[in-house]
Amino acid sequence: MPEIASLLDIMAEQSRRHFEQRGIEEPIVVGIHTGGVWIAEALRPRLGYTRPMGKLDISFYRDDFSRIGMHPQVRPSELPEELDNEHILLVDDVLFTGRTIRAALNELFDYGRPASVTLAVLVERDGRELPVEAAIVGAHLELGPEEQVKLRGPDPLRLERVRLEEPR
Ligand SMILES: O=P(O)(O)OC[C@H]1O[C@H](OP(=O)(O)OP(=O)(O)O)[C@H](O)[C@@H]1O
Repeated sequence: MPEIASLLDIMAEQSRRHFEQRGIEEPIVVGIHTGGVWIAEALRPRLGYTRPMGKLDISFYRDDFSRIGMHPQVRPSELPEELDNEHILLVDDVLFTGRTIRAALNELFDYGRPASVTLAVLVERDGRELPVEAAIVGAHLELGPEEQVKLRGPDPLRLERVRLEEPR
């Protein structure tokens, strides 16, 4: 599994270029609980960002909520009050089917209407079920259909290859 620090460096470089090209000084960084928040927290200092960060818990917004039930810990989302016309850097650890990001976008738009949302992920893998792609990607991993990758942490952050509990 790749080193987290080098993936974060790659993400920081891609983010810098992405926002510079668009003339955006500092987007609001929003991490998706739990792994996405860890990655967002590690990415912000690399970019020198100082605006308060947002945290999203999308448990209630998942389309398979009734199947997976309540997460052991549902944390409230914390977002800056005003998202209207803001540029958002949405951060997650793993991009797989795309359903988490669909849910995160729904929740974000319940808070306001951002000017743009850019998706950054530590790792992506094949298996998209929705038209969701990340602009900023630490690494693409080749995994078998019964494999998944999990971010463990927070101290230290590390990637682990695990077996999918059940096919999605
Ligand atoms: O693109 P998707 O198919 O939605 O998969 C990606 C999501 O899956 C993982 O979360 P998981 O549901 O395993 O919960 P966790 O964050 O508590 O590990 C990961 O942290 C992503 O948020």
